[in-house]
Amino acid sequence: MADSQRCGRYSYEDYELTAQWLLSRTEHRPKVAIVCGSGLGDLATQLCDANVFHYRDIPNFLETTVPGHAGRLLFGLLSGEVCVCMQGRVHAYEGHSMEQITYPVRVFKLMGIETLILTNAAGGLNPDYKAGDIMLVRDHINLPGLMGLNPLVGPNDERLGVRFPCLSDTYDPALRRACSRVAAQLGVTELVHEGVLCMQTGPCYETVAESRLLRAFGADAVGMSTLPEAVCAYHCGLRVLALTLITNMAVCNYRSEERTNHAEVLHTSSMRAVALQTLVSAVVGQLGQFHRGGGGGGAAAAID
Ligand SMILES: O=P(O)(O)O[C@@H]1C[C@H](O)[C@@H](CO)O1
Ligand code: HPA
Repeated sequence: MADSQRCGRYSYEDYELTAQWLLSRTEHRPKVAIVCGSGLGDLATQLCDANVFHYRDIPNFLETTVPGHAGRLLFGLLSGEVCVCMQGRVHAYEGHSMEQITYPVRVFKLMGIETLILTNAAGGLNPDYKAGDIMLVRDHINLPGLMGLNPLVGPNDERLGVRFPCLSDTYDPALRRACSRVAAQLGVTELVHEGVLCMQTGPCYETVAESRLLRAFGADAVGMSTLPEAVCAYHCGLRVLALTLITNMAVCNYRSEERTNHAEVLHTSSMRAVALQTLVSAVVGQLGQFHRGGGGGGAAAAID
């Protein structure tokens, strides 16, 4: 491919090469991909009949450096559905470009994935939330994206998506409804909110003034990941569901003695991991029906 047609640092052929590398090493043919955020990687260990790859061995995947991100890609069965699961992700604050951190998403697309489930840890801004709650992402405020760090900046390859995607429906409404129904069936409705996730690049947690600003902007939670992956996934035609675990409340008050830290984030993740895993597994169980029934609009109808 001519350099002018390359998607920035990576070409379509790079994504294809990684997809083929993986598919030639597993019999599994997943339609669902799951990304596990900070401390949420145990979900991946629930996959049956798993094939495991370390990121360091996968062409163009980057190694993770953050505690709570194991850096393994697992293929296997979850609730009877073939899935591929990222046990941890890389973040922009580790020194990577938006293109690098979203590389796996386009690989998933070329592997035949139809649905991407993203999970992350974030600080709660909405005063009705508390640590341990789960937020179903309804919409987002992509601060790095608004400042020019959008993963789609650069030449656009039409094979991956359109030049100017409209992001009004990034988080699939039918999947959100299905997830809320599953939460009700599991009796965890009181834990689950729908809200707006804001991303800042990190690695610093917010100042009090920043937390107040983001709350005034309409954000319900703030994290350091997920939105670039969601943008890339929506751009290339994947259905996206994003679940945020509120691991702490962002500090919005100068009198507060709370100090956000990663140990607290991992602690809350470990306390709520089972609830989140149960919710994700149950949602994945629903996806199986509609994937087998065909894709596109039919899929939406089947889970409504
Ligand atoms: O990968 P996620 O977004 O879940 O990780 C969050 C954001 C930072 O990486 C870290 C901060 O504690 O947790
Ligand atoms: N802010 C940003 N990212 C986070 C937080 C937070 O309070 N908690 C977990 N990830």
